[in-house]
Amino acid sequence: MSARMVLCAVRQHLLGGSRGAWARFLQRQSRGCVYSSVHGFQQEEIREKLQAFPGGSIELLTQESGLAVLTINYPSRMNAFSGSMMVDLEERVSQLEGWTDGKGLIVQGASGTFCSGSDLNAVRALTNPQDGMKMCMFMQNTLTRLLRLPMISVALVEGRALGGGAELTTACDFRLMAPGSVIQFVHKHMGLVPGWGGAARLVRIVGSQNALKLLGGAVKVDPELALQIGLAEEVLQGEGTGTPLQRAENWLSVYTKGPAPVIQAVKKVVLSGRELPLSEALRTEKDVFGMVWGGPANMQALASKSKHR
Ligand SMILES: CCC(=O)SCCNC(=O)CCNC(=O)[C@H](O)C(C)(C)COP(=O)(O)OP(=O)(O)OC[C@H]1O[C@@H](n2cnc3c(N)ncnc32)[C@H](O)[C@@H]1OP(=O)(O)O
Repeated sequence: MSARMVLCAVRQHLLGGSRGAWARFLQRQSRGCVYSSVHGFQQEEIREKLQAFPGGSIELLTQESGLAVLTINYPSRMNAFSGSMMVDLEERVSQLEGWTDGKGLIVQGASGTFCSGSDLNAVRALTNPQDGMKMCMFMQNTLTRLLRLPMISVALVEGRALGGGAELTTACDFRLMAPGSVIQFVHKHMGLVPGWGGAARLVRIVGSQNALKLLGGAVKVDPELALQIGLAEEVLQGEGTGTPLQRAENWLSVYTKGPAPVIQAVKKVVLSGRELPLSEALRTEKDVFGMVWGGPANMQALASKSKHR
């Protein structure tokens, strides 16, 4: 949990009422970071190490519509993750955690390809087990926080999503694939397994049988197979109907139409249902319900006597 989120939660707690419920929810969410000093994880130490491998950037564009676009940007290395990009990503996720107007997020790669995993030049310099573990914990924390953002997220896959790039797609709520694109967990070919949380999330998305096939066979998942096994939600067809990003924005806008507090509440109840034991998920649902009940959108809907024919 970023310092900004802690401050926000504390402030809202002090304001009391249903906002106290929000603070409690945030506190529960703050377990969002999988690793802390209790697990021997020192964020500053690994940040410093990662910064020694610069190159590329992670760009964040937030729009008034409540939609943001996060771009993995290192085209000369097929958008591989340098060390400094891992640090950048953590900072962008912190920014998004504090974005009160956020409703939707699209994660894309620059220049028509998604991401070719970790930068092999950095990986070669960090092959000792201690550094590998630290990088793994850092990326698991960041991608877990990305998935838990209070907004609906989509990975827009063009070109290739390989290794860590494939893992990144699983840290979004949905995956949309452009024709000809591929998601491939190439880890086996590298003598590895996913370490950024990609295996655990993949099992939840496609089931353990399919996950075993994709990881065990390092299968090239094209859009057709991705649709068939539920890895992708849709193939972005339709030349002449805008860029893939515009098509992804159109797709997402169906689910982000409406006031930010309501969309964020939708994400929170689904997230808690997905991640928490049932009784805890039910209590969280009650807390989130308490935040929208009698709120501006609820009062407006009641006043307009809306019908849902
Ligand atoms: C978490 C675990 C992990 O993520 S392990 C990393 C898994 N990823 C990989 O092994 C990807 C290795 N790269 C490839 O297979 C190919 O470069 C792919 C992505 C298929 C692109 O092939 P192709 O279109 O022929 O282009 P190319 O090979 O000439 O690549 C262009 C330049 O980009 C670079 N590049 C690519 N991927 C990475 C990477 N992961 N780390 C560092 N550099 C990468 C290539 O080396 C190449 O650079 P250069 O032009 O030779 O200087």
